[in-house]
Amino acid sequence: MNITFYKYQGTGNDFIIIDNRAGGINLTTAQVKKMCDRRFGIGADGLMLLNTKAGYDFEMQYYNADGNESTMCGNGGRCLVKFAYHQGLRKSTYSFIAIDGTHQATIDDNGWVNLKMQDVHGIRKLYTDSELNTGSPHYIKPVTDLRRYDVYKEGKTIRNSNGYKEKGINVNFVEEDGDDNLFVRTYERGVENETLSCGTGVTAAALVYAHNEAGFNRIDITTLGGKLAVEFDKTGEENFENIWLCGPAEFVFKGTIEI
Ligand SMILES: N[C@@H](CCC[C@H](N)C(=O)O)C(=O)O
Repeated sequence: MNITFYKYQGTGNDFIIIDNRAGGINLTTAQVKKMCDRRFGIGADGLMLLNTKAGYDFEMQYYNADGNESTMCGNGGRCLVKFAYHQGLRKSTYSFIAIDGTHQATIDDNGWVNLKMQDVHGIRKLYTDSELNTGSPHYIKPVTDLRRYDVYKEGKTIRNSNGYKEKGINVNFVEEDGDDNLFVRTYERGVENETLSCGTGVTAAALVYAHNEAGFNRIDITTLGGKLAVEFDKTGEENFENIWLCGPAEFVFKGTIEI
């Protein structure tokens, strides 16, 4: 069977997108894993299906590069909105459903895609580290000299430690880069490697590092793949609402693959 696919990236977090609005595409774990393989396939951190869903502009179905369907992907969601736009779905505000619930999204004149994330209530403190869920589970670790930090080794160790080994966790290493600016590098579960950027990860980091104790915050984030911003209202010690993940999302190439 030949499948037409589209490759998109959001700050270097790259995805295969397949338009499944006509239905009929059911991919096995092995097929997704092979398509995402950077040597034997197309190569990507994840794969998404654009499905139809009554009452929504579309449904997002997300798979990690290991072939398993996973939890929310922020950069993926932003890329899927840009894909929907390129397919002719033009809206001032998009409304779609993903595994963690409903999301709104807008596209700026400069092409940035802004994605509304679920409210977050609760951060688990682990000494200087933190754990929270922004649609996907994240571990946040403050470090120094992050550019030279061994993200693969340290991320893999935490992801496979007791308590996380079975379900996995995404591990984000964070360095403050002036007021309301963070540099974040992420070891991603399901990719089992460092990716160039992780949307739900930078969102989690931004919430942990909020400087304004009450009300509006905007945190600008540098990743290895580019710049993102996270805006939100801090409504309580561990409560965050109106969370928006903002950044670029670009088409890379299109092709067909036999699976
Ligand atoms: N790249 C992501 C997160 C994708 C999901 C993650 N690998 C997991 O399994 O939790 C993002 O941009 O949020």
